[in-house]
Amino acid sequence: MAVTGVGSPGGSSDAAAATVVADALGGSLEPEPAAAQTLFGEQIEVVRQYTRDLAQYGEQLGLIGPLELPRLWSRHVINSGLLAPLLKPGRVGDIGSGAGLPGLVLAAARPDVTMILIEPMERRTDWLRAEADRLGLTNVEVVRARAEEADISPWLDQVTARAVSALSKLIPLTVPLVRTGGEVLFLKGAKVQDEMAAARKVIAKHHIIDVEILELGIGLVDETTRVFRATVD
Ligand SMILES: C[S@@+](CC[C@H](N)C(=O)[O-])C[C@H]1O[C@@H](n2cnc3c(N)ncnc32)[C@H](O)[C@@H]1O
Repeated sequence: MAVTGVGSPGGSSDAAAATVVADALGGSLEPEPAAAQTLFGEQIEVVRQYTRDLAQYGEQLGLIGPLELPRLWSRHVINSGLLAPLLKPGRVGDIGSGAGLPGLVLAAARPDVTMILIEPMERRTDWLRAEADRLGLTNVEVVRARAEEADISPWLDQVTARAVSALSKLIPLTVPLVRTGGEVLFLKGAKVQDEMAAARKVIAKHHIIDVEILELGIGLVDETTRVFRATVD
């Protein structure tokens, strides 16, 4: 499906525009949490625009489910943005970006990082390219490929992934794309410890070290998130 006509509402990029979209959506879009301004700082307007676009067109384009609007900010946008402080200037791949979570949110939050969004589905890569253009993000490259088939050069400094697969599958997909000394950063749910236990042999085989689980968002948001972080040896 072409992603045409998903324009911004003419430069009104503040809370008023969000209200217009919320009204058009029957008031179902979650109001922006206070944490958003803290987290995104001077990049907040870009993130607001992305959230509005996703709210308005995401369901129609098959990017988000109908139940996501009341939790779009907290469950998805802020959850993704919590990774931003962990990125280092350089080339960061986001595997299975889908609607742009976390890839587009991170590109908006960190203009000093080049985000390479690796996603196999054409409908989604069309959206990612069009949305990056609309948001004026010049630090985004979109690669239509499965991670295991992606031809990425030079190697990435870091990779991110969210809701793509369990660690035992995700590690073999992603580690080969990362340079020695680079990092993998995976947003994970409450069962990350179980996933880690199941992936013990995979972790050893793929030579990743300094494995840790971080809890992000403490004191900032109600729904904290867990991140699996490791260094490629
Ligand atoms: C459940 S969606 C999650 C999308 C997004 N990361 C999010 O958190 O909303 C999983 C995404 O991973 C993509 N995907 C699945 N297998 C993949 C692979 N081997 N390499 C890259 N992307 C993959 C799918 O096309 C889909 O867009």
